[in-house]
Amino acid sequence: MTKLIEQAYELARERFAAVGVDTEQALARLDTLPVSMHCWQGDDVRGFENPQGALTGGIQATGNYPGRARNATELRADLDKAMSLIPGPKRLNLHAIYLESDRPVARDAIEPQHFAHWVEWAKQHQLGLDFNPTCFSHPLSEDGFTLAHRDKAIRQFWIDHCKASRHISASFGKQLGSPSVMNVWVPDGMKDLTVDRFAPRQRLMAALDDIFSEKLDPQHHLDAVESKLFGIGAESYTVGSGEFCLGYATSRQVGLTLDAGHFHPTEVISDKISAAALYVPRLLLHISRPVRWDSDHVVLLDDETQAIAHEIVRQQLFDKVHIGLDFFDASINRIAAWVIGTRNAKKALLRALLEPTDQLRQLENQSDYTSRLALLEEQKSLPWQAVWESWCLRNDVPADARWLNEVQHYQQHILSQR
Ligand SMILES: C[C@H](O)[C@H](O)[C@@H](O)C(=O)CO
Ligand SMILES: [Mn+2]
Repeated sequence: MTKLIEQAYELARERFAAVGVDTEQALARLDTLPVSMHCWQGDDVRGFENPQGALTGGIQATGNYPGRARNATELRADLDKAMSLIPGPKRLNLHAIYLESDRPVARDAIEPQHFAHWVEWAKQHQLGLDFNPTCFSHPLSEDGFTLAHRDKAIRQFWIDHCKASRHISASFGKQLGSPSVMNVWVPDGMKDLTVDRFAPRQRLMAALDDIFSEKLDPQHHLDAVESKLFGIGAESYTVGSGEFCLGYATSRQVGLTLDAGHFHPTEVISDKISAAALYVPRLLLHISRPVRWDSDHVVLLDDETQAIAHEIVRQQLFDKVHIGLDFFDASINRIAAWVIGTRNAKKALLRALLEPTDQLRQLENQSDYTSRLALLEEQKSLPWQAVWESWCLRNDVPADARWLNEVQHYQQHILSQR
């Protein structure tokens, strides 16, 4: 098998060279692009603060596949298995509810020490960590409002939670030598007709200003805000809408998070990247797959995932875009979900890196749209898969679907015992 992959790679290398693409250069670039895997696929967004509590905030993990991680040790073991099947650089994206503590800790009192095991694990695996305050699944978010709450005390609780989260995020960056991107997403919104759409947005703006007022070293910590169109139970009005967050990130020069499931069904984030990149210092992507709604299905190697990768590569946004994932499917093996989605995001990046972009851009600039379309379609069937398999081999991970055997073995011996 190894020999076949090597032979196929040599042929593919020549084939790509013939269209002016250096496969080694493409792989060298791919080696610099970490994908931040989200911890919450492993346990259906429950976390370890109150795993028996309901998932609220208008998001839902549907399904009841056996073997969900029940504690941080299990979750790390599952991540180890998933990461061993995914080539190239990776990061881990943690939510605040994934803290570890012997006794209950209020969200506004969380500290770096509650994430010490995660940092230790990340060091062992040479991973960067990213972070998120958790502004949902909590009694003080039950009426659908957090940072935009009209009750000052409740609002302050969530402000303090986000401030504490920034310190944890910065501690990750400091200890691991790579900035942690902290994404603020709040579920705040209304189920039905909303008379005052302005005041909650004023309150959210002021709350975010307060949260971000302490300057933290960008070598350790970077801020981002995530917009949304609607959530379950917040169908009519979302405070942190697309326009709100784009305006906020632009005016405050913080990162903007674009989640593929957070816009109208015919809108795509691939088309937003080049527009937003003009105005915001950085983008955080939550690559996801909406099916009719923000359903957070596992990422496919589909047109939109490919288009997102093309935008990063064609515009050379490598330093400006942080690539993260956001899906949670509880109806299939959760480790397989991570592996499928992350491998697909990386395959899309590789295919984009193997595109003869300069030639295509030249055709476009010459208004030769016929040749542009012809070449775009022809290059889809160039042997990118041989390059992918060679890269998997170099990274000591299964090149083809045989990774599934390992997941099935793990299910039989580990997950089935839970
Ligand atoms: C759990 C995540 O923070 C959450 O999915 C958020 O990023 C989101 O996309 C909410 O719809
Ligand atoms: Mn998201």
